[in-house]
This record gives sequence, structure tokens and C-alpha cells, in this order.
Amino acid sequence: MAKVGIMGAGSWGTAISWLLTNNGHEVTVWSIDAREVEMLDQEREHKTKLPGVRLQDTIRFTNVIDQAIQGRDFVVLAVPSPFTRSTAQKMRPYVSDRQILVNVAKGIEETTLMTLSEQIEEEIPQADVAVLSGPSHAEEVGKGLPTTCVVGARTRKTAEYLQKAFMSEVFRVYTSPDIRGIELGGSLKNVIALAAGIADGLGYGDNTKAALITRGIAEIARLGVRMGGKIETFTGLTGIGDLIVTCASVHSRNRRAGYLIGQGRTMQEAMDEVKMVVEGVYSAKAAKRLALQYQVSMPIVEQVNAVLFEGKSAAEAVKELMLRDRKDEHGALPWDNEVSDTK
Ligand SMILES: NC(=O)C1=CN([C@@H]2O[C@H](COP(=O)(O)OP(=O)(O)OC[C@H]3O[C@@H](n4cnc5c(N)ncnc54)[C@H](OP(=O)(O)O)[C@@H]3O)[C@@H](O)[C@H]2O)C=CC1
Ligand SMILES: O=C(CO)COP(=O)(O)O
Repeated sequence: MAKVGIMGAGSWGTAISWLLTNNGHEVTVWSIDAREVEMLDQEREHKTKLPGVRLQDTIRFTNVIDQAIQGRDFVVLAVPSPFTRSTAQKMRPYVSDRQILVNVAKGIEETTLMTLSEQIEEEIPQADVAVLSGPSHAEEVGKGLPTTCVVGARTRKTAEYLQKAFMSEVFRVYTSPDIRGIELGGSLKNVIALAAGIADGLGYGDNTKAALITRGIAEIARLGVRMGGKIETFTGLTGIGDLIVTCASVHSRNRRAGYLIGQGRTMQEAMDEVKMVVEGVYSAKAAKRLALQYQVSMPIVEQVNAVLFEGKSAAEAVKELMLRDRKDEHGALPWDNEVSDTK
């Protein structure tokens, strides 16, 4: 049994509190919002963000940050990525030497282009920072539906410790040393999921969705490998696995926001309607800048940016993707006969 702190009482933070409590751990959840703490303490259910999941009586809710950090065997960071750095800054004075912090949010900082673990390590240098990611919608985890994730850590010891803490008969956890690949896969898939939602909103079909998923992971892996991630990670749970679930699931906030945009809403209207964090909107700009910096072609990411921030119509963006220069599917595959007859 471990003592666990969870930063963030949104959809994912509360689902993880339920999961870890079921695993026999003692859980304290921190929220920045005192009203949310009071509501959770009284109602034992997050009716707007995780309806239908009864949170166990033993879970403690607080808005006093040190109560979820000091004396905790590990602390889970489940605040949306735009608040990762500010939350880490608030946490810093209370984090002990080599205390394990597990980030479960998915994003890239827009201004610095840093991954979330890099930001946390910069703000809390004494911490042992790890990540947990994979195809894992809170709504399904909270119902105990079989789910798989990956823990990435700096050492095998930390990874295996967390694997054991999170793992149950409904939540299978793998380990990996590729923190960078895990984080890039988790944040970039949200941008592609917006595109998949837009395609659904426009009334396009399964062919279009399959194309976006397949060409999307090609873009993600191209950039991710150039940035030091491992190709195996992008073909695994935190890469293609998370991309599939986010592009296809009725639970996905990114897909839903994209759907609303495809139906004609503005980005802001879509975000307001979804009510929970739509990480892809934040990661889209960062992904475009990273593509430029690392000289990698990311046409879907480019078109999502044009729709979100430059007023391009979604239908026009899809047409442009379809009419890009003709090319081989896998540029590096050799031909037996190099002579081209398509002049
Ligand atoms: N939901 C899911 O299924 C999954 C989510 N994730 C990732 O987890 C992260 C959190 O997502 P999710 O729980 O869905 O998001 P939600 O929108 O459900 O919750 C976000 C939480 O952050 C709080 N918050 C708002 N502003 C601040 C702030 N300034 N500082 C600290 N906390 C703040 C919110 O409080 P308030 O309610 O008062 O606004 C809320 O408790 C995201 O990166 C997401 O991609 C990963 C896997 C699954
Ligand atoms: O990352 C997620 C599932 O693994 C959650 O995706 P959404 O934020 O699109 O709901």
C-alpha cells in the first residue's frame, strides 16, 4: 500500500483516484478550486467530468497543496498541460529529494516547445519524474473496463515500482525507458484527433478516418524519431494505440471539438461546448513549430493549424491534403526499376 497524492480533480485525476484506491492505496486529491473540493467531498462523484463513478469514501480532497505532496510515496500530476508548469512551481517547496512524480497529462509547452516532464524536471530538479500514458479514457477506466498503459521512467526501478502500484486486473501497465517517445506520441495524437473529428463533422466516412490515423502516425513518428523518440514507441500503446482510441472514441474531447468545428463552430465555440480540456488546440501550434525546427513534413498538423488559427474552411483543408504533390507511400522503399513513366 502506498500513500499517493494526485494534483488535479478533473476527469482523469478523479478516475485515477478511483483506480488507485481500488488497488488499496491511500489517496489524497488536490484541486486548485475550493468549490470543487467541497463538492467532491460531499457528493463523492464528479457529476460534470466523470458522471456515474462513485468515488470511495476513503479518498481525501484538499485545496491545500502540501497535503497532497508531503509524506506521499508518489504524486500524480493530472492538471491540463497549460497549467503543468505553474502547478510544478507551486509544488516545488514541498517535494522531497527523489520523490516520484508521475505526469499523466498530454501536451507540449507552446512557448518553449518543452515536453511536460522536461518542464517538471526544470521546476522541481530534486524529483524523480516519470510518465504514464496510453489509450485510456477516464470514463472507461472509471467503469473498470480493461485498459492498458505504459509507464516511462528514468530508471527501471521507478518504472517497475509504478507498474506495480497502478496495475490491476482491469488496468495492465507496461514499462519503457522512452519517456520522450511516450510524451510526443501522447501530445501529438491530440492534433490528429482534432482532424479526425473535423472529418466526422464534415460527414466523411471510415475511409477518411483510417487515412488520417495511418498518415497521422506517419507524421508523429517522423517528428518523434527526429526528436529522439524510438520508433517502437510510436507503433505501440502510447503511439498508434492512443491515436486510434482518440480518433475513434465517443469519449474523446479532441475528437468531439473537431467534430463541432467540422459542423461549423469556431474553435472557441467548440472548446466552450466540450467544457473539458481540449489539449490538441494547445499542442497544434507547438507541433507546427517543431515540424519547422526539425525540418519534418507534417501536412495534417499544418492544415489543422490553418483551420484552428487562420480561418481556413475545414473542407478546403481536406481538399488541399488530397491534392498535395503525388508521392510514394514510403519514400525510402527502393524500386526494382527506377525509371518513371509518369511524366
Ligand atoms: N480525461 C481523460 O480521459 C484523459 C485525460 N488525459 C490528460 O490528463 C490531463 C487532464 O485532463 P482532464 O482531467 O480530462 O481535464 P479536465 O478538464 O477534466 O480537468 C482539469 C482539471 O484541472 C483543473 N484546473 C483548471 N485550472 C487550473 C490551474 N490553473 N491550475 C491547476 N489546475 C487547474 C480543473 O479545475 P476546474 O474543474 O475547476 O476547472 C480540473 O480539475 C490532460 O492533459 C489530458 O490530456 C490523459 C488520459 C485520459
Ligand atoms: O488521451 C486520452 C485518452 O488516452 C484522452 O483524449 P481526449 O483528451 O481527446 O479525451
